[in-house]
Amino acid sequence: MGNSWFLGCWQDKHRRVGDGALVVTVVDDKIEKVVTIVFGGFESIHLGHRRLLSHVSGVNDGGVLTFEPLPKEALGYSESRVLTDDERLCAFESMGINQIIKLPFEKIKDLEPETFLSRYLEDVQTIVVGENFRFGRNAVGDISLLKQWCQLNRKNLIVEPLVSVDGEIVSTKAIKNYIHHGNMERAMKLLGYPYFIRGPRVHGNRIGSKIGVPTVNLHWSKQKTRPPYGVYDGFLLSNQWSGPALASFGKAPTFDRKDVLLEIYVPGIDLNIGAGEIVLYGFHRFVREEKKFPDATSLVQQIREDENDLAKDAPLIEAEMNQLLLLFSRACLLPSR
Ligand SMILES: Cc1cc2nc3c(=O)[nH]c(=O)nc-3n(C[C@H](O)[C@H](O)[C@H](O)COP(=O)(O)O)c2cc1C
Ligand SMILES: Nc1ncnc2c1ncn2[C@@H]1O[C@H](COP(=O)(O)OP(=O)(O)OP(=O)(O)O)[C@@H](O)[C@H]1O
Repeated sequence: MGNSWFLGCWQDKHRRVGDGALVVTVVDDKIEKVVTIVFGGFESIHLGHRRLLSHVSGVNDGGVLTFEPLPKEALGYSESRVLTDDERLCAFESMGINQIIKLPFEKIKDLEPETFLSRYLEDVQTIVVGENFRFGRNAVGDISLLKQWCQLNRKNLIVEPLVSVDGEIVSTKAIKNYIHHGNMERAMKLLGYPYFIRGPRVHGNRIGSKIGVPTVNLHWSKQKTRPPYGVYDGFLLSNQWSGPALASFGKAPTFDRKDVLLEIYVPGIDLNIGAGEIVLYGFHRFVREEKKFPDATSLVQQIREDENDLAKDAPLIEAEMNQLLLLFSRACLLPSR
């Protein structure tokens, strides 16, 4: 897949993405040429979403019907995402999905459920949703209404039972809550892959190399759900080097820094990653809170202890990194400029 993948793929009404496998279409009328659709928001592509999406994975005339923006964003309930639009596309494409159809939320938000179905889904043959799916004006449309309409209109309806983990129903809302509270292990369990952030490398105050802790820094994108300030272990994925890494998220109070950064540190390696190059950090676990140390020596002493935590977790972290790369294509996550 080439770099063109990222270049404004949502701008046009019909757009072929990357090498041509995934086509993104924005519709405000009847959906054509797609026989099976999986319907919903799909912000995080969690374990429940994956069960639904398997119905159209590798299916030529199958597609995903989703919204732009997501209803919860348009209605002001949600400001950040687990996956950005680009990252969702990476996941869809990696799953072998051919078509993404986006409904402009503004155009459909006031439609009665039956009006919506007749206007948009007249030509679709099979509809796949989860048990808790709701749609139409004020989300008044539910599964029983959808069943009735499908019977009347000779459509095939597949309603998937809700996927749970340890008795908890998997949902994007729950995942975000875990991330906000630094419970990255639980977020990973519900997602089926580690939570991550990607972005271009930026420079910090260049103190790190002087104190023996050289870091690769990222600004926290406002689009992504924010974990608490603190030190994490996890992994760095880059085009230069990939593997277990520590990360410090916050303002480095020891040095009274003003900027909030995610600083990624690989013990024993000073990485030669150029400014602007895209890197990814995958979170395994919250290790400790960020502290204000009396001097650089005591900070470095603490970081040496953090390195021991990283070494202990390294085998699990490697496995999680590989899990991510099974579900999201590497070339898509890390485009070379
Ligand atoms: C593993 C790790 C843990 C860190 N923990 C703290 C901390 O507890 N308190 C703090 O003030 N800074 C902490 N930092 C941030 C360092 O202060 C920072 O990397 C250093 O000031 C270099 O910053 P620079 O990239 O802006 O030059 C940590 C950095 C790393 C890599
Ligand atoms: N745990 C689950 N198991 C199976 N299907 C699910 C699950 N959660 C959601 N779905 C289905 O996936 C589709 C997309 O749902 P949606 O994106 O609204 O899910 P969500 O993750 O519950 O989001 P949020 O928590 O923000 O409401 C819908 O058809 C929905 O019914």
